[in-house]
Amino acid sequence: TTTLGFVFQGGIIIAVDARATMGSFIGSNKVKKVIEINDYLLGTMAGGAADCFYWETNLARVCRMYELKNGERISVGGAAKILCDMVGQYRGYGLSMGTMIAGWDHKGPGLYMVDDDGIRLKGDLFSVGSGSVYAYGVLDSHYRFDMSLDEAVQLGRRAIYHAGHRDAMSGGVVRVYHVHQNGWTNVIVAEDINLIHDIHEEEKGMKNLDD
Ligand SMILES: CC1=C(C(=O)N[C@H](C)C(=O)N[C@@H](Cc2c[nH]c3ccccc23)C(=O)N[C@@H](Cc2ccccc2)C(=O)[C@H](C)CO)Cc2ccccc21
Repeated sequence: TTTLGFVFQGGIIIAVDARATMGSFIGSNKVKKVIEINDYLLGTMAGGAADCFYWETNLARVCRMYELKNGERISVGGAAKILCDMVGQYRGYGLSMGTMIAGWDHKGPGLYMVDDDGIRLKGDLFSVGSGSVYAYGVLDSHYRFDMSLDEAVQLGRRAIYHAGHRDAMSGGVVRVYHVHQNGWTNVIVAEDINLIHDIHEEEKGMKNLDD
């Protein structure tokens, strides 16, 4: 799996691959690794599929209860803390969950990483999953806070493409979401990584430069 998220001047970009594996067997190349918690909150999934799906679905339920009880949406940090505390009760039980919580609240854009060790980290750029090493290579080389929306979407797409190209446990399709003041938008719904030629052509072009 390769999942990534970064904050930029236009909000937050979340990008993920879609491969599910069982050892060296590919269970699926089109799973959804982004859960739409509500219109302003997204969660990403890496690690045990069942663990991620169960706990993040549970988080969505708790966030809805919070809204009904308090008459206002929960903050991004609040949602991340609830998830962190929930899985923290099972530390050492063998849960495997590496997730990011991304959203927009009264304080603006918020991006948190939460994992099964009980880590809850606020940040501007994360990549989680077996392909994160490749994604970080692309992101650290090209990330700028003042990117335009299109540049940011293309950077997320490119990072997932390269991870899907090199990491055997990542692949399938690319999904890109944009989190902004009015909630989230699914900018790239399911682009097949194996059919992406523009990035490949560009790379080939650079190789010709070396020849
Ligand atoms: C075939 C299939 C699934 C599947 O293959 N599940 C296996 C058992 C699973 O959990 N695979 C993990 C890897 C894994 C297997 N056993 C584990 C025990 C502990 C920790 C991880 C694992 C995986 O693909 N995880 C994805 C993340 C993921 C996959 C599917 C849905 C959400 C998140 C990922 O992180 C990369 C592929 C690297 O592992 C899950 C799923 C959801 C919806 C539709 C189809 C499927």
